[in-house]
Amino acid sequence: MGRLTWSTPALSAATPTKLSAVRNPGRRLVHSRSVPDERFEEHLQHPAGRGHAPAGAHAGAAGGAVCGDLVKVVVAVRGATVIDAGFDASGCGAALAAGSAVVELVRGASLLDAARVGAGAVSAALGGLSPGKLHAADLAADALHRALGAAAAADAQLAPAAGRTLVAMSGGVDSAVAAVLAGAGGAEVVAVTLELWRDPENDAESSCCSASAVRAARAVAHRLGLPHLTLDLRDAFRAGVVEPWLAGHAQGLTPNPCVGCNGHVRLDAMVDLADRLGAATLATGHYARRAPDGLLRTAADPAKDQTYMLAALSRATLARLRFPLGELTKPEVRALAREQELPVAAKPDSQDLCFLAGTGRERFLARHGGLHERPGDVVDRTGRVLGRHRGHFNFTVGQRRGLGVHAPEPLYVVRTDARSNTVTVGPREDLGVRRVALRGVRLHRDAASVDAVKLRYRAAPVPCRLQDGAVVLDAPFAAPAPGQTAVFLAGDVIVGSATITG
Ligand SMILES: Nc1ncnc2c1ncn2[C@@H]1O[C@H](COP(=O)(O)OP(=O)(O)OP(=O)(O)O)[C@@H](O)[C@H]1O
Repeated sequence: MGRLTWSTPALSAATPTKLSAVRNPGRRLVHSRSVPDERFEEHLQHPAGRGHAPAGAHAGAAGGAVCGDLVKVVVAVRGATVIDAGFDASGCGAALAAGSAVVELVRGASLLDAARVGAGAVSAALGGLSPGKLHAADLAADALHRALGAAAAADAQLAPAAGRTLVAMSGGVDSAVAAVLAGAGGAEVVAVTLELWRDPENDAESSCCSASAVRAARAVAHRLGLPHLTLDLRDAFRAGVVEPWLAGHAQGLTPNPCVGCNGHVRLDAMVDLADRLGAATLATGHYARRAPDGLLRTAADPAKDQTYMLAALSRATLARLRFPLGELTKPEVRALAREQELPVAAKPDSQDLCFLAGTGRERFLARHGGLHERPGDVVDRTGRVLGRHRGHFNFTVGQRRGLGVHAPEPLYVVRTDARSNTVTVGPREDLGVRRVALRGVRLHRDAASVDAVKLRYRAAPVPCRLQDGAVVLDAPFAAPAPGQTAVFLAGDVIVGSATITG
Protein backbone atom coordinates (compact mmCIF):
# COMPACT_ATOMS: atom_id res chain seq x y z
CA MET A 1 0.00 0.00 0.00
CA GLY A 2 1.41 3.43 -0.88
CA ARG A 3 1.10 6.57 1.22
CA LEU A 4 -2.58 7.32 1.57
CA THR A 5 -3.98 10.73 0.84
CA TRP A 6 -6.71 12.28 2.88
CA SER A 7 -10.10 13.51 1.96
CA THR A 8 -10.50 16.35 4.41
CA PRO A 9 -13.33 18.82 4.09
CA ALA A 10 -12.44 22.29 2.89
CA LEU A 11 -11.92 24.77 5.67
CA SER A 12 -14.69 27.31 5.85
CA ALA A 13 -14.38 30.61 4.09
CA ALA A 14 -15.08 32.29 7.41
CA THR A 15 -11.58 31.54 8.64
CA PRO A 16 -9.16 32.41 5.85
CA THR A 17 -6.50 33.87 8.12
CA LYS A 18 -6.45 30.68 10.19
CA LEU A 19 -5.62 28.43 7.30
CA SER A 20 -1.90 28.07 7.63
CA ALA A 21 -2.07 27.46 11.36
CA VAL A 22 -4.78 24.83 11.15
CA ARG A 23 -3.49 23.13 8.03
CA ASN A 24 -0.22 22.44 9.74
CA PRO A 25 -1.56 21.26 13.05
CA GLY A 26 0.92 18.59 13.99
CA ARG A 27 4.02 20.69 13.60
CA ARG A 28 5.38 22.90 16.31
CA LEU A 29 6.94 26.09 15.10
CA VAL A 30 9.63 26.94 17.56
CA HIS A 31 11.40 30.26 17.57
CA SER A 32 14.89 30.22 18.89
CA ARG A 33 14.96 33.96 19.50
CA SER A 34 13.98 35.24 22.89
CA VAL A 35 12.19 38.41 21.65
CA PRO A 36 8.47 37.62 21.49
CA ASP A 37 6.79 37.78 18.08
CA GLU A 38 4.54 40.79 17.52
CA ARG A 39 1.53 38.46 17.25
CA PHE A 40 2.33 37.21 20.74
CA GLU A 41 2.56 40.81 22.00
CA GLU A 42 -0.71 41.71 20.32
CA HIS A 43 -2.55 38.85 22.05
CA LEU A 44 -0.94 39.78 25.33
CA GLN A 45 -1.90 43.46 25.08
CA HIS A 46 -5.33 42.97 23.52
CA PRO A 47 -6.55 39.49 24.37
CA ALA A 48 -9.54 38.34 22.33
CA GLY A 49 -12.57 37.22 24.32
CA ARG A 50 -11.00 37.40 27.76
CA GLY A 51 -13.70 37.01 30.40
CA HIS A 52 -16.33 36.55 27.70
CA ALA A 53 -18.89 33.84 28.49
CA PRO A 54 -21.39 33.45 25.64
CA ALA A 55 -24.88 32.21 26.46
CA GLY A 56 -25.20 28.44 26.16
CA ALA A 57 -21.44 27.97 26.03
CA HIS A 58 -19.59 24.90 27.30
CA ALA A 59 -16.40 25.26 29.31
CA GLY A 60 -13.15 23.32 29.48
CA ALA A 61 -10.15 23.98 31.71
CA ALA A 62 -6.57 22.76 31.83
CA GLY A 63 -3.63 23.31 34.17
CA GLY A 64 -4.06 24.44 37.73
CA ALA A 65 -2.37 23.91 41.03
CA VAL A 66 0.42 21.64 39.88
CA CYS A 67 1.82 23.82 37.10
CA GLY A 68 0.57 27.24 38.25
CA ASP A 69 -0.90 28.14 34.87
CA LEU A 70 -4.60 27.73 34.21
CA VAL A 71 -6.50 28.23 30.97
CA LYS A 72 -10.26 28.02 30.70
CA VAL A 73 -11.95 28.14 27.30
CA VAL A 74 -15.66 28.45 26.59
CA VAL A 75 -17.28 27.75 23.23
CA ALA A 76 -20.84 27.92 21.96
CA VAL A 77 -21.76 25.64 19.07
CA ARG A 78 -24.84 25.86 16.94
CA GLY A 79 -25.43 23.47 14.06
CA ALA A 80 -22.04 22.99 12.46
CA THR A 81 -20.42 26.23 13.65
CA VAL A 82 -18.59 27.56 16.69
CA ILE A 83 -20.70 30.68 16.95
CA ASP A 84 -18.79 32.26 19.83
CA ALA A 85 -15.87 31.68 22.19
CA GLY A 86 -14.14 33.21 25.19
CA PHE A 87 -11.40 32.41 27.66
CA ASP A 88 -9.81 33.14 30.99
CA ALA A 89 -6.24 32.50 32.03
CA SER A 90 -4.03 32.89 35.06
CA GLY A 91 -0.35 32.29 35.50
CA CYS A 92 2.21 33.23 32.89
CA GLY A 93 1.72 35.62 29.98
CA ALA A 94 2.03 32.79 27.49
CA ALA A 95 -1.10 31.17 28.98
CA LEU A 96 -2.99 34.42 28.43
CA ALA A 97 -1.73 34.81 24.86
CA ALA A 98 -2.50 31.15 24.08
CA GLY A 99 -6.07 31.46 25.39
CA SER A 100 -6.58 34.54 23.24
CA ALA A 101 -5.12 32.80 20.17
CA VAL A 102 -7.50 29.88 20.65
CA VAL A 103 -10.47 32.22 20.72
CA GLU A 104 -9.34 33.88 17.49
CA LEU A 105 -8.75 30.54 15.82
CA VAL A 106 -12.12 29.01 16.58
CA ARG A 107 -14.60 31.89 16.79
CA GLY A 108 -16.85 31.66 13.73
CA ALA A 109 -15.06 28.56 12.45
CA SER A 110 -16.83 25.38 11.49
CA LEU A 111 -16.88 22.82 14.29
CA LEU A 112 -14.64 20.48 12.30
CA ASP A 113 -12.09 23.21 11.57
CA ALA A 114 -12.03 24.09 15.25
CA ALA A 115 -11.45 20.40 16.01
CA ARG A 116 -8.23 20.57 13.96
CA VAL A 117 -6.73 23.22 16.24
CA GLY A 118 -3.99 21.73 18.39
CA ALA A 119 -1.01 23.07 20.30
CA GLY A 120 0.95 23.43 17.05
CA ALA A 121 -1.70 25.70 15.56
CA VAL A 122 -1.86 27.78 18.76
CA SER A 123 1.90 28.17 18.78
CA ALA A 124 1.93 29.11 15.10
CA ALA A 125 -0.78 31.73 15.66
CA LEU A 126 1.52 33.32 18.23
CA GLY A 127 4.44 33.40 15.82
CA GLY A 128 6.00 30.26 17.27
CA LEU A 129 6.55 29.70 20.97
CA SER A 130 9.91 28.96 22.53
CA PRO A 131 10.23 25.49 24.12
CA GLY A 132 9.69 26.94 27.58
CA LYS A 133 6.34 28.41 26.55
CA LEU A 134 4.93 25.54 24.49
CA HIS A 135 3.32 24.27 27.67
CA ALA A 136 0.88 27.20 27.43
CA ALA A 137 -0.18 26.14 23.93
CA ASP A 138 -0.74 22.59 25.21
CA LEU A 139 -2.92 23.88 28.05
CA ALA A 140 -4.95 26.13 25.78
CA ALA A 141 -5.49 23.28 23.31
CA ASP A 142 -6.48 20.90 26.13
CA ALA A 143 -8.98 23.43 27.48
CA LEU A 144 -10.36 24.09 24.01
CA HIS A 145 -10.88 20.40 23.32
CA ARG A 146 -12.62 19.77 26.63
CA ALA A 147 -15.01 22.62 25.85
CA LEU A 148 -15.44 21.66 22.21
CA GLY A 149 -16.24 18.01 22.98
CA ALA A 150 -18.89 18.99 25.52
CA ALA A 151 -20.41 21.53 23.13
CA ALA A 152 -20.37 19.09 20.22
CA ALA A 153 -22.03 16.34 22.26
CA ALA A 154 -24.76 18.72 23.43
CA ASP A 155 -25.38 21.15 20.60
CA ALA A 156 -23.76 20.13 17.30
CA GLN A 157 -25.94 19.04 14.40
CA LEU A 158 -24.16 18.49 11.12
CA ALA A 159 -26.05 17.47 8.00
CA PRO A 160 -25.82 13.69 7.51
CA ALA A 161 -23.05 12.69 5.11
CA ALA A 162 -23.02 9.06 3.95
CA GLY A 163 -19.24 9.11 3.49
CA ARG A 164 -18.42 10.55 6.91
CA THR A 165 -16.98 8.17 9.52
CA LEU A 166 -16.21 8.81 13.15
CA VAL A 167 -13.12 6.89 14.31
CA ALA A 168 -12.57 5.95 17.95
CA MET A 169 -8.91 6.76 18.60
CA SER A 170 -7.25 5.67 21.83
CA GLY A 171 -3.77 6.94 20.95
CA GLY A 172 -2.59 3.39 20.21
CA VAL A 173 -1.39 1.84 16.99
CA ASP A 174 -4.57 -0.16 16.26
CA SER A 175 -6.95 2.77 16.19
CA ALA A 176 -4.43 4.95 14.31
CA VAL A 177 -4.26 2.35 11.54
CA ALA A 178 -8.06 1.96 11.69
CA ALA A 179 -8.30 5.72 11.04
CA VAL A 180 -5.95 5.47 8.07
CA LEU A 181 -7.92 2.56 6.60
CA ALA A 182 -11.28 4.19 7.27
CA GLY A 183 -10.20 7.17 5.17
CA ALA A 184 -8.47 5.17 2.46
CA GLY A 185 -11.55 4.90 0.24
CA GLY A 186 -12.08 8.66 0.26
CA ALA A 187 -14.36 8.75 3.32
CA GLU A 188 -14.28 11.89 5.40
CA VAL A 189 -12.85 10.89 8.79
CA VAL A 190 -13.40 12.60 12.14
CA ALA A 191 -11.65 11.29 15.27
CA VAL A 192 -12.93 11.04 18.84
CA THR A 193 -11.16 10.10 22.07
CA LEU A 194 -12.88 9.40 25.36
CA GLU A 195 -11.47 10.60 28.62
CA LEU A 196 -12.59 7.88 30.99
CA TRP A 197 -10.45 8.05 34.07
CA ARG A 198 -8.42 10.67 35.86
CA ASP A 199 -7.06 9.87 39.26
CA PRO A 200 -6.39 12.70 41.69
CA GLU A 201 -3.11 11.04 42.60
CA ASN A 202 -2.29 10.59 38.97
CA ASP A 203 -2.22 6.84 38.63
CA ALA A 204 -3.21 5.43 35.24
CA GLU A 205 -1.87 8.57 33.58
CA SER A 206 -0.16 6.38 31.02
CA SER A 207 -3.27 4.37 30.21
CA CYS A 208 -5.57 4.76 27.23
CA CYS A 209 -8.27 6.24 29.49
CA SER A 210 -6.29 9.18 30.86
CA ALA A 211 -5.83 12.88 30.14
CA SER A 212 -2.31 12.49 28.81
CA ALA A 213 -3.46 9.66 26.54
CA VAL A 214 -6.19 11.94 25.19
CA ARG A 215 -3.57 14.54 24.30
CA ALA A 216 -1.45 11.86 22.60
CA ALA A 217 -4.44 10.61 20.61
CA ARG A 218 -5.21 14.16 19.51
CA ALA A 219 -1.64 14.60 18.32
CA VAL A 220 -1.89 11.44 16.20
CA ALA A 221 -5.24 12.51 14.74
CA HIS A 222 -3.98 16.01 13.95
CA ARG A 223 -0.87 14.60 12.36
CA LEU A 224 -3.18 12.66 10.05
CA GLY A 225 -5.00 15.94 9.31
CA LEU A 226 -8.17 14.80 11.08
CA PRO A 227 -10.52 16.90 13.18
CA HIS A 228 -10.41 15.51 16.71
CA LEU A 229 -12.99 15.73 19.50
CA THR A 230 -12.72 14.68 23.13
CA LEU A 231 -15.63 13.39 25.18
CA ASP A 232 -15.38 13.51 28.94
CA LEU A 233 -17.11 10.32 30.13
CA ARG A 234 -15.41 10.15 33.51
CA ASP A 235 -18.62 10.28 35.54
CA ALA A 236 -20.38 7.63 33.45
CA PHE A 237 -17.26 5.45 33.49
CA ARG A 238 -16.88 5.61 37.25
CA ALA A 239 -20.58 4.96 37.87
CA GLY A 240 -21.15 2.38 35.14
CA VAL A 241 -17.83 0.53 35.02
CA VAL A 242 -15.45 1.14 37.94
CA GLU A 243 -18.05 1.10 40.75
CA PRO A 244 -19.66 -2.20 39.61
CA TRP A 245 -16.17 -3.68 39.21
CA LEU A 246 -15.29 -2.70 42.79
CA ALA A 247 -18.64 -3.96 44.11
CA GLY A 248 -18.15 -7.25 42.29
CA HIS A 249 -14.77 -7.77 43.94
CA ALA A 250 -16.26 -7.07 47.35
CA GLN A 251 -18.77 -9.88 46.65
CA GLY A 252 -16.03 -12.31 45.66
CA LEU A 253 -16.71 -12.10 41.91
CA THR A 254 -14.31 -11.52 39.01
CA PRO A 255 -16.23 -8.93 36.99
CA ASN A 256 -15.40 -8.16 33.39
CA PRO A 257 -15.57 -4.36 33.15
CA CYS A 258 -14.63 -4.10 29.46
CA VAL A 259 -17.71 -5.97 28.24
CA GLY A 260 -20.03 -3.60 30.09
CA CYS A 261 -17.92 -0.57 29.20
CA ASN A 262 -18.18 -1.30 25.50
CA GLY A 263 -21.80 -2.37 25.89
CA HIS A 264 -23.33 0.62 27.59
CA VAL A 265 -20.73 3.33 28.15
CA ARG A 266 -18.20 4.08 25.49
CA LEU A 267 -19.65 2.83 22.21
CA ASP A 268 -23.12 4.21 22.92
CA ALA A 269 -21.65 7.65 23.64
CA MET A 270 -19.60 7.59 20.45
CA VAL A 271 -22.58 6.48 18.34
CA ASP A 272 -24.54 9.42 19.80
CA LEU A 273 -21.71 11.75 18.79
CA ALA A 274 -21.62 10.19 15.30
CA ASP A 275 -25.33 11.08 14.99
CA ARG A 276 -24.61 14.70 15.92
CA LEU A 277 -21.75 14.87 13.44
CA GLY A 278 -23.83 13.39 10.63
CA ALA A 279 -21.50 10.39 10.46
CA ALA A 280 -23.11 7.20 9.20
CA THR A 281 -20.59 4.88 10.84
CA LEU A 282 -18.23 4.53 13.79
CA ALA A 283 -14.93 2.73 13.12
CA THR A 284 -12.80 1.25 15.90
CA GLY A 285 -9.45 -0.51 16.12
CA HIS A 286 -10.99 -3.71 17.50
CA TYR A 287 -10.06 -6.97 15.84
CA ALA A 288 -13.52 -8.18 14.85
CA ARG A 289 -15.61 -8.77 11.73
CA ARG A 290 -19.27 -8.67 10.81
CA ALA A 291 -21.42 -11.58 9.61
CA PRO A 292 -23.74 -11.03 6.60
CA ASP A 293 -26.73 -10.63 8.97
CA GLY A 294 -24.91 -7.87 10.89
CA LEU A 295 -23.88 -9.91 13.92
CA LEU A 296 -20.28 -9.99 15.13
CA ARG A 297 -17.91 -12.50 13.63
CA THR A 298 -14.54 -13.46 15.09
CA ALA A 299 -11.45 -11.73 13.68
CA ALA A 300 -9.28 -13.33 11.02
CA ASP A 301 -6.38 -13.35 13.53
CA PRO A 302 -7.49 -15.62 16.41
CA ALA A 303 -4.61 -14.39 18.55
CA LYS A 304 -6.03 -10.84 18.49
CA ASP A 305 -9.77 -11.55 18.28
CA GLN A 306 -11.66 -9.02 20.49
CA THR A 307 -15.26 -10.06 19.82
CA TYR A 308 -15.53 -11.30 23.42
CA MET A 309 -15.23 -7.68 24.58
CA LEU A 310 -17.94 -6.55 22.16
CA ALA A 311 -20.39 -9.36 22.83
CA ALA A 312 -22.88 -7.29 24.85
CA LEU A 313 -23.50 -4.71 22.12
CA SER A 314 -27.03 -4.25 20.90
CA ARG A 315 -27.86 -4.97 17.28
CA ALA A 316 -28.58 -1.27 16.74
CA THR A 317 -25.08 -0.30 17.90
CA LEU A 318 -23.49 -3.11 15.90
CA ALA A 319 -25.20 -1.88 12.76
CA ARG A 320 -23.26 1.40 13.02
CA LEU A 321 -19.84 -0.14 13.72
CA ARG A 322 -17.02 -0.81 11.28
CA PHE A 323 -13.87 -2.77 12.08
CA PRO A 324 -11.18 -1.92 9.51
CA LEU A 325 -8.66 -4.29 11.18
CA GLY A 326 -10.88 -7.38 11.14
CA GLU A 327 -9.05 -9.17 8.33
CA LEU A 328 -5.54 -8.21 9.50
CA THR A 329 -2.96 -9.68 11.87
CA LYS A 330 -1.14 -7.50 14.39
CA PRO A 331 2.18 -7.69 12.49
CA GLU A 332 0.34 -6.51 9.37
CA VAL A 333 -1.15 -3.61 11.32
CA ARG A 334 2.27 -2.60 12.64
CA ALA A 335 3.72 -2.85 9.12
CA LEU A 336 0.97 -0.53 7.84
CA ALA A 337 1.70 1.89 10.66
CA ARG A 338 5.39 1.95 9.74
CA GLU A 339 4.54 2.41 6.06
CA GLN A 340 2.36 5.40 6.96
CA GLU A 341 5.11 6.68 9.28
CA LEU A 342 2.72 6.82 12.21
CA PRO A 343 4.56 7.88 15.36
CA VAL A 344 2.77 5.14 17.32
CA ALA A 345 3.93 2.28 15.03
CA ALA A 346 6.03 0.69 17.79
CA LYS A 347 3.81 1.62 20.76
CA PRO A 348 3.34 -1.45 23.00
CA ASP A 349 -0.11 -3.04 23.31
CA SER A 350 -2.08 -2.23 26.43
CA GLN A 351 -1.80 -5.07 28.93
CA ASP A 352 -4.34 -4.67 31.68
CA LEU A 353 -7.62 -2.92 32.45
CA CYS A 354 -7.15 0.70 31.37
CA PHE A 355 -7.89 2.20 34.78
CA LEU A 356 -5.33 -0.06 36.48
CA ALA A 357 -2.36 1.17 34.44
CA GLY A 358 0.31 2.55 36.73
CA THR A 359 -1.36 0.99 39.78
CA GLY A 360 -1.64 -2.63 40.88
CA ARG A 361 -5.04 -4.29 41.25
CA GLU A 362 -4.58 -4.71 44.99
CA ARG A 363 -3.68 -1.06 45.52
CA PHE A 364 -6.53 0.11 43.32
CA LEU A 365 -9.06 -2.01 45.22
CA ALA A 366 -7.83 -0.55 48.50
CA ARG A 367 -7.72 3.08 47.37
CA HIS A 368 -10.90 3.28 45.34
CA GLY A 369 -13.04 0.46 46.74
CA GLY A 370 -12.07 0.56 50.42
CA LEU A 371 -11.00 -3.08 50.13
CA HIS A 372 -8.06 -2.85 52.48
CA GLU A 373 -5.96 -5.75 53.67
CA ARG A 374 -8.20 -8.32 55.39
CA PRO A 375 -6.21 -11.42 56.37
CA GLY A 376 -7.94 -14.79 55.98
CA ASP A 377 -7.25 -18.50 55.55
CA VAL A 378 -6.12 -20.38 52.48
CA VAL A 379 -7.71 -23.84 52.85
CA ASP A 380 -7.87 -27.08 50.87
CA ARG A 381 -11.14 -28.78 49.94
CA THR A 382 -11.31 -30.52 53.33
CA GLY A 383 -11.04 -27.20 55.15
CA ARG A 384 -7.46 -27.77 56.27
CA VAL A 385 -5.62 -24.44 56.67
CA LEU A 386 -2.61 -24.24 54.34
CA GLY A 387 -1.68 -20.58 54.73
CA ARG A 388 -2.88 -16.98 55.04
CA HIS A 389 -3.93 -14.40 52.45
CA ARG A 390 -4.50 -10.62 52.44
CA GLY A 391 -8.14 -10.57 51.33
CA HIS A 392 -10.33 -12.88 49.22
CA PHE A 393 -10.89 -10.05 46.70
CA ASN A 394 -7.27 -10.27 45.55
CA PHE A 395 -7.90 -13.78 44.13
CA THR A 396 -9.78 -15.23 41.23
CA VAL A 397 -10.80 -18.79 40.43
CA GLY A 398 -8.06 -20.55 38.45
CA GLN A 399 -5.28 -18.29 39.82
CA ARG A 400 -2.02 -20.06 40.53
CA ARG A 401 0.40 -17.30 41.44
CA GLY A 402 0.66 -15.41 44.68
CA LEU A 403 -1.01 -18.02 46.90
CA GLY A 404 1.88 -18.02 49.37
CA VAL A 405 1.40 -21.75 49.98
CA HIS A 406 4.18 -24.33 49.63
CA ALA A 407 2.96 -27.70 48.37
CA PRO A 408 4.50 -30.64 46.49
CA GLU A 409 2.15 -30.07 43.49
CA PRO A 410 0.98 -26.79 41.87
CA LEU A 411 -2.17 -25.43 43.54
CA TYR A 412 -4.88 -23.24 42.06
CA VAL A 413 -7.72 -21.18 43.49
CA VAL A 414 -10.84 -23.35 43.26
CA ARG A 415 -13.26 -21.01 45.08
CA THR A 416 -13.31 -17.76 47.02
CA ASP A 417 -15.86 -17.02 49.70
CA ALA A 418 -16.54 -13.38 50.52
CA ARG A 419 -18.53 -14.11 53.66
CA SER A 420 -15.96 -16.29 55.43
CA ASN A 421 -13.05 -14.55 53.63
CA THR A 422 -11.53 -17.91 52.71
CA VAL A 423 -9.70 -18.90 49.56
CA THR A 424 -9.98 -22.60 48.70
CA VAL A 425 -7.16 -24.15 46.65
CA GLY A 426 -6.67 -27.52 44.98
CA PRO A 427 -4.77 -29.35 42.25
CA ARG A 428 -5.50 -28.62 38.59
CA GLU A 429 -7.91 -31.54 38.21
CA ASP A 430 -10.22 -29.88 40.78
CA LEU A 431 -10.78 -26.97 38.40
CA GLY A 432 -12.56 -28.78 35.56
CA VAL A 433 -16.32 -28.28 35.25
CA ARG A 434 -18.85 -29.49 32.67
CA ARG A 435 -21.82 -27.36 33.64
CA VAL A 436 -21.68 -23.58 34.08
CA ALA A 437 -24.59 -21.67 35.64
CA LEU A 438 -25.52 -18.36 34.02
CA ARG A 439 -27.65 -15.28 34.50
CA GLY A 440 -28.81 -12.61 32.06
CA VAL A 441 -28.68 -14.78 28.94
CA ARG A 442 -29.12 -12.59 25.82
CA LEU A 443 -29.39 -14.25 22.44
CA HIS A 444 -29.60 -12.84 18.90
CA ARG A 445 -30.47 -16.28 17.47
CA ASP A 446 -32.15 -19.49 18.72
CA ALA A 447 -30.55 -21.24 21.69
CA ALA A 448 -30.32 -24.33 19.46
CA SER A 449 -27.89 -22.49 17.16
CA VAL A 450 -25.27 -22.19 19.93
CA ASP A 451 -22.50 -24.71 19.36
CA ALA A 452 -19.63 -23.33 21.48
CA VAL A 453 -18.95 -20.95 24.34
CA LYS A 454 -16.01 -18.76 25.35
CA LEU A 455 -15.76 -18.60 29.12
CA ARG A 456 -12.81 -16.22 29.38
CA TYR A 457 -11.35 -13.54 27.08
CA ARG A 458 -8.30 -15.48 25.99
CA ALA A 459 -9.76 -19.01 26.28
CA ALA A 460 -10.50 -21.19 23.26
CA PRO A 461 -14.21 -21.80 22.58
CA VAL A 462 -15.55 -25.02 24.12
CA PRO A 463 -18.21 -27.08 22.27
CA CYS A 464 -21.45 -26.96 24.27
CA ARG A 465 -25.22 -26.70 24.32
CA LEU A 466 -27.43 -24.22 26.17
CA GLN A 467 -29.89 -25.85 28.56
CA ASP A 468 -32.13 -24.42 31.30
CA GLY A 469 -30.15 -21.23 31.92
CA ALA A 470 -26.83 -23.08 32.02
CA VAL A 471 -24.27 -24.16 29.52
CA VAL A 472 -23.38 -27.84 29.30
CA LEU A 473 -19.86 -28.40 28.00
CA ASP A 474 -18.73 -31.31 25.81
CA ALA A 475 -15.33 -31.29 27.55
CA PRO A 476 -14.32 -30.07 31.02
CA PHE A 477 -13.23 -26.42 31.26
CA ALA A 478 -10.75 -25.29 33.89
CA ALA A 479 -12.04 -22.60 36.22
CA PRO A 480 -14.88 -20.50 34.84
CA ALA A 481 -14.89 -17.52 37.22
CA PRO A 482 -18.19 -16.18 38.59
CA GLY A 483 -18.69 -12.64 37.27
CA GLN A 484 -16.94 -13.25 33.94
CA THR A 485 -18.83 -13.22 30.65
CA ALA A 486 -19.87 -16.32 28.71
CA VAL A 487 -19.97 -15.61 24.97
CA PHE A 488 -22.01 -17.93 22.73
CA LEU A 489 -20.92 -18.85 19.23
CA ALA A 490 -22.58 -20.43 16.22
CA GLY A 491 -19.57 -21.26 14.09
CA ASP A 492 -17.55 -18.04 14.06
CA VAL A 493 -20.57 -15.78 14.70
CA ILE A 494 -21.25 -14.29 18.14
CA VAL A 495 -24.90 -15.03 18.88
CA GLY A 496 -25.19 -13.95 22.51
CA SER A 497 -23.72 -13.56 25.98
CA ALA A 498 -24.46 -14.07 29.66
CA THR A 499 -22.78 -13.67 33.04
CA ILE A 500 -21.25 -16.71 34.76
CA THR A 501 -22.69 -17.30 38.22
CA GLY A 502 -21.08 -20.59 39.20
N1 LIG B 1 -10.19 6.14 25.33
C1 LIG B 1 -10.64 5.76 24.12
N2 LIG B 1 -11.23 6.66 23.31
C2 LIG B 1 -11.71 6.32 22.09
N3 LIG B 1 -11.63 5.08 21.60
C3 LIG B 1 -11.06 4.14 22.36
C4 LIG B 1 -10.52 4.42 23.66
N4 LIG B 1 -10.00 3.28 24.16
C5 LIG B 1 -10.20 2.34 23.23
N5 LIG B 1 -10.83 2.83 22.15
C6 LIG B 1 -11.24 2.12 20.91
O1 LIG B 1 -11.42 0.75 21.21
C7 LIG B 1 -10.46 -0.03 20.47
C8 LIG B 1 -9.98 -1.21 21.28
O2 LIG B 1 -9.53 -0.73 22.52
P1 LIG B 1 -8.43 -1.49 23.37
O3 LIG B 1 -8.44 -0.85 24.71
O4 LIG B 1 -8.65 -2.93 23.25
O5 LIG B 1 -7.16 -0.96 22.66
P2 LIG B 1 -6.00 -1.62 21.88
O6 LIG B 1 -6.32 -2.95 21.32
O7 LIG B 1 -4.80 -1.45 22.71
O8 LIG B 1 -6.03 -0.62 20.62
P3 LIG B 1 -5.15 0.67 20.38
O9 LIG B 1 -3.85 0.14 19.85
O10 LIG B 1 -5.92 1.47 19.39
O11 LIG B 1 -5.04 1.35 21.73
C9 LIG B 1 -9.36 0.95 20.10
O12 LIG B 1 -8.63 0.53 18.98
C10 LIG B 1 -10.16 2.21 19.85
O13 LIG B 1 -10.77 2.21 18.58
